[in-house]
Amino acid sequence: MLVVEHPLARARLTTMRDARTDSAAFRAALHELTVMLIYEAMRDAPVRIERIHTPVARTDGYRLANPPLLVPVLRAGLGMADQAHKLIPDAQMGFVGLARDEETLQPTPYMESLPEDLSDRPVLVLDPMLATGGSMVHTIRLLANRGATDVTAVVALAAPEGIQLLEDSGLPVRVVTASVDERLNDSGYIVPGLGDAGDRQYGSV
Ligand SMILES: O=P(O)(O)OC[C@H]1O[C@H](OP(=O)(O)OP(=O)(O)O)[C@H](O)[C@@H]1O
Ligand SMILES: O=c1cc[nH]c(=O)[nH]1
Ligand SMILES: [Mg+2]
Repeated sequence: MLVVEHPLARARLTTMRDARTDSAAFRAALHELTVMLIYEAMRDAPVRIERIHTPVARTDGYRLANPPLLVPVLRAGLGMADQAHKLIPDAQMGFVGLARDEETLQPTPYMESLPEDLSDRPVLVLDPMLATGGSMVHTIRLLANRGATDVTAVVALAAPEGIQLLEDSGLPVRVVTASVDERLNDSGYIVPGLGDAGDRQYGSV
């Protein structure tokens, strides 16, 4: 697990946590935080070297050897998708749609659009929130069933309970987050958290 504790990341997360932050400012802070999280998540990605000409000389250039598949988890993960794609323009994108049942806290799937074969492809799952971990485990199972073995969950905030569930699942996943918060409350919300990441971006449904 990687916790990105850069001061600029902390400042964006603080804006997102603040109950006074409106939807537009929340989305803007999530966009900027996503850039930092993806940047760190890709730090050790393999590169291939290609010879290029600058206006002055020949030199080695670097490209991603194997661009990842990006998988935003709808709705809230949509707020991370464009920024991740801007940083990794040659990435392909798949989509998973889940809504957590607020009584049982189980994810209800409503959308799935993923390539058939994910063997030998790194995957970045984008979702601001890792709470009970049920939504992330469901998503990574879908990916693992298609052969994915190199999965990174990129989340703004994680609860210890969700991290534990991911570990216990035995699924191949690394977590990159800006914070591991204290706990979940009785309603399954992260404390101190930031509320409902989908509602804060797009309004309540
Ligand atoms: O770890 P969990 O307990 O599964 O909770 C996390 C999930 O809850 C939120 O989505 P939500 O179900 O609220 O849907 P939304 O994005 O449409 O608001 C969040 O974006 C995660 O997908
Ligand atoms: O705190 C939480 C927990 C789950 N989903 C959210 O959007 N927020
Ligand atoms: Mg929600």
